[in-house]
Amino acid sequence: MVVSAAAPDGSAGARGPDAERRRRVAIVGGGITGLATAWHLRDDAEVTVYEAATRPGGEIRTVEFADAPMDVGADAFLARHPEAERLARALGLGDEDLVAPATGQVHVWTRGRLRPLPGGTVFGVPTDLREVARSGVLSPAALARATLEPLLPRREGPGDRSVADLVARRFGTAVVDALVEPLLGGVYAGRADRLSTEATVPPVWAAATAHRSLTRGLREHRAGTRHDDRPVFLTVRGGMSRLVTRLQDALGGRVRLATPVHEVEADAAGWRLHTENGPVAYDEVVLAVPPAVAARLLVGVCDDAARELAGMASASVGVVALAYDRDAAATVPAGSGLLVPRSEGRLIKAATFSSRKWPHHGERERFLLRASVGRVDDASALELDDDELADRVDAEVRAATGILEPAEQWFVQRWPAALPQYDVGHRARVERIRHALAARPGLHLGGTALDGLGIAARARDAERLAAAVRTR
Ligand SMILES: CC1=C(CCC(=O)O)c2cc3nc(cc4[nH]c(cc5[nH]c(cc1n2)c(C)c5CCC(=O)O)c(CCC(=O)O)c4C)C(CCC(=O)O)=C3C
Repeated sequence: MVVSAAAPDGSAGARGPDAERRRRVAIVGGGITGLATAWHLRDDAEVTVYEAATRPGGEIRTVEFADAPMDVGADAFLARHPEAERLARALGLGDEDLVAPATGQVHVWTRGRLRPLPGGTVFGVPTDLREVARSGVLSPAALARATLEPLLPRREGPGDRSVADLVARRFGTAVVDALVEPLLGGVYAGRADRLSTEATVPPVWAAATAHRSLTRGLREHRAGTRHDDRPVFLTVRGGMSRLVTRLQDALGGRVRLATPVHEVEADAAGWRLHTENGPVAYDEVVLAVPPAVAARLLVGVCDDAARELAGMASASVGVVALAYDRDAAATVPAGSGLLVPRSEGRLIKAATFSSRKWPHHGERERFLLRASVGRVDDASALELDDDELADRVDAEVRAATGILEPAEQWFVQRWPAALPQYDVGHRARVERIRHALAARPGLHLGGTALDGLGIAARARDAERLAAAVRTR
């Protein structure tokens, strides 16, 4: 269990003189982190969630598309770690609601066609070069270079470095371009030559620091991880927003929508929150907002943390949902989706074959697919209007998969500044932020800025935040 990050001074467990009075807790941000934190605290404190948008859920959104619910935000959560599934089950979702992918085979659209992502990689870093050879994702020359990895001398000095730097030095740049960057492109929409190895691929970092050869180190890591037949991912039948709706229903009037927080201010007794309805006093404040929003609210309250957060870049991305005639889409290969290396110069960076990946979508009348666009250093796709974006995404999807007819329906969802970049030095930055915030007891920071994207990381964060509030 994670200990309270807000009380490293040893004050954890201490109670004020008025411990009997229920503490008033403001949670800024009605995404999954804020809502789940509020839900954990609902019986222990008087909680209020402030959400600027008219709709809760942040980066979770389910829309009606081609006659049924379709996720146009997060479409799955990692089930490898227990927190997200624990939250879903605590909210009453059961085996019939939690659905595992029908297939996990990912393809890479590279060197002219779709090729299976080789098995046995850790976020694209190979542990078995025979599998990489069989997949055809590398040219013979690139493959020959990669096979040298176990023989190379150790050259890692101390200190974090970019994923591209570390992996290219060991395996050659083609492994970065064809395997690692496409996976990181899905998760962060970032650049492998900027993203932190330590923060974005911890097992790779651990292997690099403990072993001479990455191949050997990662093989050991894989041998040590769970290999049962439990699924890596789960989704919610009927859409991920059912998680949000259940949280919102349980919290009732404690969730204030369309209520942006303009300012957080320290006062003698605790904190004051300013909204358009005037100031309200709280004992504890949890910021569960994106880094730029947290930075703005922390100016004047914790300038050091504000400065660090303002220094984080975020990628804007878009998801385009497409519905095809079922027969025309028979050419789509078996598999959950495809990733596109940046070096291919395409608009789409990834696509999920929703009707192949999820059994309940497979039963639908049309074939459903979702593609994603947008990278931290390239927002050109998002400058297109919806019609043109959908047209061009549709054309690329058909070029990759061989679908015979244009999409019959589409839906464009834009996610501005949605994915923070954990660049080189991220862990050290997080330490500096935590250190700065430790001088502001009662002020807690969560959300995607610090320790993980994705619903599983957010659910873990909510548990940590609730524990930090409870034990102060
Ligand atoms: C924002 C986003 C997109 C873009 C939006 C979109 O295009 O929809 C995307 C696309 C995709 N991601 C894909 C595949 C994978 N994503 C992974 C892991 C993760 N992705 C994440 C986020 C995203 N992912 C996150 C937060 C994690 C967990 C990281 C961690 O905390 O560890 C893993 C590793 C699992 C493991 O750990 O083994 C795989 C294999 C595929 C292929 C086909 C498919 O299956 O849909 C596609 C299109």
